[in-house]
Amino acid sequence: MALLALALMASGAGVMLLIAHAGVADARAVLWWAVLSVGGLAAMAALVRLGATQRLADPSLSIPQMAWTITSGAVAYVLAGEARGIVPAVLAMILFFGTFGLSLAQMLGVGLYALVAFALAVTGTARFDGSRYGTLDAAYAAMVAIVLLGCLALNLRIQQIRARLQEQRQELSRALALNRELATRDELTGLLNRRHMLELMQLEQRRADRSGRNLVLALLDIDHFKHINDTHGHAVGDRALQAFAATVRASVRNTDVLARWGGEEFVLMLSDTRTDDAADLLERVRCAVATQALHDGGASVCFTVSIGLASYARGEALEQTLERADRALYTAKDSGRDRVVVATLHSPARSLAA
Ligand SMILES: Nc1nc2c(ncn2[C@@H]2O[C@H](COP(=O)(O)OP(=O)(O)OP(=O)(O)O)[C@@H](O)[C@H]2O)c(=O)[nH]1
Repeated sequence: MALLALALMASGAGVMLLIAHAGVADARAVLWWAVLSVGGLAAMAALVRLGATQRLADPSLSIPQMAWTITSGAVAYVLAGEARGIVPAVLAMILFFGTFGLSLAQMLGVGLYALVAFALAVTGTARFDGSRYGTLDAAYAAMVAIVLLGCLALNLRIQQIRARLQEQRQELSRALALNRELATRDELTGLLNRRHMLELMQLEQRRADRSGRNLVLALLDIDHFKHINDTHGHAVGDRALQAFAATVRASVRNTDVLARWGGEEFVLMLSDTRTDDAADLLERVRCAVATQALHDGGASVCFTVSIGLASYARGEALEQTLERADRALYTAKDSGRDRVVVATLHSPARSLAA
């Protein structure tokens, strides 16, 4: 905007110099006017370009530039003599471009200032060249008023478009946030989903490879979940999954990561945890699940969980760790469910009695 206003002002100054050359206006006065008008705007444009206005409330100096332009236009109106009719046209163009950078309140302020400045200019003209306030001056004043009204209407429209754009931007960022949430979370339980968990596990695997710290993966599967669905209905089954997720989350540290692996199966990742400590923790999880009850009308719904856990062996693929945890889980199921089984690297899985 600063450079555009400067270019328009320079063109206006050129026109004024031509008028002076034609002998209609005082050449000396017009020259001074041109230097001050263009110089003032050039100084402001330079300040904006150099970043010297960054800390101001109006860093692009829109208001001072508009005020300067209007003042300069009003003075030009007085100086241009009989050719003053062209001043409102040049001013209209500058005001029109200025409209884009101003708020409605600022535009109203600028408009009011322009009205006062031109009222003074019209009065000044009558004194300066001895002419009386005539019909032509009334027409020029009317043109300035029309231009200002047009700029106000345009500004209003711009504000509406900006508000709509802002709304659309907010809607878009809300949709993106929801998208991100859906891409990483399981909608029912609010836990991480399988895809995101796999990414986190790979990250943790790299950390374990580097640090040599123990990394434990556990598979948790609710026992006879189909029976809950069949007896109490799918909605109670869903509530059971939510309650299970909440119970497990409440039993582990917030640095441990729990994810829904699919259906009624969950994965818990315990980093920097010894296998024995993990087994103790999961035993506590098993007990917490076994003692919780869900209410379905008058009936209470209880369920248990079988857990298989395996420690990551440095250099192996995560799939291998998960496979060992899965085998341990199935040992737990085969041995009567409601128990924790620890997978060992080579020997058969070790079961903790329920
Ligand atoms: N309500 C509900 N049920 C689900 C959801 N996802 C999977 N299920 C059900 O979970 C049940 C899993 O049944 P099975 O794989 O036979 O396992 P189970 O009955 O728990 O038996 P075991 O694992 O052997 O103890 C199926 O009936 C699925 O329909 C879910 O999001 N909501």
